[in-house]
Amino acid sequence: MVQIQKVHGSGNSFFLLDQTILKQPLTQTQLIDLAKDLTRNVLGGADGLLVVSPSTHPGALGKMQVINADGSIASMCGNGLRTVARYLADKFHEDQFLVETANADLQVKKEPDWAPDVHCMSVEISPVSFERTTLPFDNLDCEQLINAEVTDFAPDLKFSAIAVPNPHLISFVDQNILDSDLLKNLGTKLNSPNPYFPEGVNVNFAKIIDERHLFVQTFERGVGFTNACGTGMSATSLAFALNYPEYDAFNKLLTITNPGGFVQTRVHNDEQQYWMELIGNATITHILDLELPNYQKIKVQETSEDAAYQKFIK
Ligand SMILES: N[C@@H](CCC[C@H](N)C(=O)O)C(=O)O
Repeated sequence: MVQIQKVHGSGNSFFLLDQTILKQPLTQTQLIDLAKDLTRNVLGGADGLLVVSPSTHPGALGKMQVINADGSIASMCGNGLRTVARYLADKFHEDQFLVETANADLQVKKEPDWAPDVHCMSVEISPVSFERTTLPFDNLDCEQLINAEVTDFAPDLKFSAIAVPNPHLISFVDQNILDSDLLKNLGTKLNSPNPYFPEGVNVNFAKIIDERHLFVQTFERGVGFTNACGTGMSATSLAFALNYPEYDAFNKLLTITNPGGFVQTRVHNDEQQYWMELIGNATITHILDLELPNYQKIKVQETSEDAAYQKFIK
């Protein structure tokens, strides 16, 4: 029997498996099959599987791999990284360290609890790129898409494309657009075979509530609608700071509400290198005991943390 966790950050839910506790680590094919199976069939499903494995990088307590619900691999996951950071912080009794991710070793830090049983972590979101070849995108007649109209996506809206390093498309919209089917239709179109984003893209619609407060709804690549997307809210915070200079948002604490709760972000611009802090809950909802890879028997124990989180966000 091995123990895995069900976790969430802002209601963006995952199963978390530590490969180091297995006698024999699962192969990549077994991990992808497990991700699809757990996220479809267990405890109401989830948005993905987070796999923790050992890291040989100096200062890194572990390595995180992100597998989306459809089995595709993502280079980063902001909400997921907070839960992996919490897992490693609890396991190694450390408050501040690095976590190896696909493209970078990222700083993570324990933050004061937001409320009793509402544990909180902050994580670094980087590296940032606007380049066509990095995202990648095509057929948009530009090398960087920053606050520009793309009539084939939606007339009258402006879009920015930012990799953090997973790819995001961002548009600032009004409530009528949020209430419409546009995000669903655009997200579906750009995550099916399409001439613009050959590897798909996470699509974020944001509404400005005030100069320090945004609402963000995301249609995620490999998932669909999600309660929250940490990299999406971080990329949107950067787009906000760049596209709305009148709000003077660099280095300021921003609150980003989403359908699952809220997070805080801070956008940094150190020597023309952008990076974001993403601060928010890292909640363990269930502990599962099961046999891998083909679990027959499964024992589930619910924690009190989600009730505490729900009470807090209300
Ligand atoms: N929910 C995540 C992002 C997960 C990966 C994404 N679906 C992708 O394929 O890039 C987050 O919190 O950042």
